[in-house]
Amino acid sequence: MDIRKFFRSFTFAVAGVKQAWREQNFRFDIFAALLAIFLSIVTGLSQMEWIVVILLIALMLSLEMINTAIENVVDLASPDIHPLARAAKDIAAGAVFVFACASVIIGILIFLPKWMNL
Ligand SMILES: Nc1ncnc2c1ncn2[C@@H]1O[C@H](COP(=O)(O)OP(=O)(O)OP(=O)(O)O)[C@@H](O)[C@H]1O
Repeated sequence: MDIRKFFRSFTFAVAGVKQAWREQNFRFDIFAALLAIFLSIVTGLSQMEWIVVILLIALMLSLEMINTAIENVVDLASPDIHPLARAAKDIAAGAVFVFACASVIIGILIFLPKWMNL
């Protein structure tokens, strides 16, 4: 295994996360993730619930970054207005929306019963 190549890929990946930080939506997701972690600590979750929360956060952030990557590629490939460019961007945004809705529902299923029992 080429360690130097592996390290270079790692640096590119970190640069990608820094690039995503410039997007307002990504910063909002980070804020929401920190809030979810704070609520998880305060509420007291089981190991399995923590695994679910961490998975949801990681998937949400990853999906947001993929959405941004798709937006950038679409802007590069189609700087002019095009129905396919619109469809690509709207579908990518729709994927983020679907996952965000599912995350909220799962969050409610985890937290609400615990808060009701307080
Ligand atoms: N080249 C294009 N052709 C047709 N419609 C487009 C094009 N670019 C953007 N759109 C439409 O405008 C919407 C917003 O696009 P935009 O690139 O501004 O993304 P955004 O959701 O505002 O993300 P961000 O603010 O992170 O850049 C898209 O979802 C799409 O419907």
